Amino acid sequence: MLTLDCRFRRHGFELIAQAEITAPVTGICGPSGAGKSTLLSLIAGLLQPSTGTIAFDGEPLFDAANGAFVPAWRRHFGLVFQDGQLFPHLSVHANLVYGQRRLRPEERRFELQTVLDLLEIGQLLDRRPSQLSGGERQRVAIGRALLYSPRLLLFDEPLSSLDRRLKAQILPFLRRVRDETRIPMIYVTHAPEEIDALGGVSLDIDDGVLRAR
Ligand SMILES: Nc1ncnc2c1ncn2[C@@H]1O[C@H](COP(=O)(O)OP(=O)(O)OP(=O)(O)O)[C@@H](O)[C@H]1O
Repeated sequence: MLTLDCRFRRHGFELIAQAEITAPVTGICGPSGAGKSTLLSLIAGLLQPSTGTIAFDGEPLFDAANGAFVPAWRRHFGLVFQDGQLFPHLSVHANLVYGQRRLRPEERRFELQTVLDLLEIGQLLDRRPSQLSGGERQRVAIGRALLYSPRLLLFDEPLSSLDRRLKAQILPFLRRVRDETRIPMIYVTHAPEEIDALGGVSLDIDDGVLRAR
């Protein structure tokens, strides 16, 4: 699925990523500053490696040898961040369909109603993000990513701003997304137990070096 063989340098920090990511859920674990978010940005196409290659299902996303670089918006990957990062001035409904509206009808994999049912957020459509609980906000962020019909879902510490009770509430939704959409997930976290709860395999990153556990 995702083949990484690249390096990235920035202000004295170097990230070295050599991995073949094939599992339905892959966790990226490591301490603060290890390079987890940087790695996710490289996969998403928000940053460009300095050297090497990145490929998805055999399609080159980056190749330093010939200057190939597929920008983030053409990768069709869904991103979910720590605090949801919903558009504060838009309703939940407008947030949800934001990416979907930019797709051609034949590219749309999910109906809005399917995603509302999956994440149990149908009653929130008219609210603004400021009127949602932390857990609701994350479910809307997951829904927005799904409606973009991604080939891959990238999560950057999606539960770390939630307390234990809310984390325990969201994890079953993530399992549902895993089972019902079968979209592969890459999941950055400080908390290996979240990867275990999702039945994922883990890769460790430490001081910029990614390795299998
Ligand atoms: N925009 C930036 N400009 C320069 N250096 C950065 C930038 N963002 C991160 N770094 C540096 O890159 C390195 C890796 O940071 P990164 O955010 O990828 O780590 P992380 O593992 O995600 O950390 P955390 O768990 O704290 O989010 C760190 O040394 C960090 O200081």
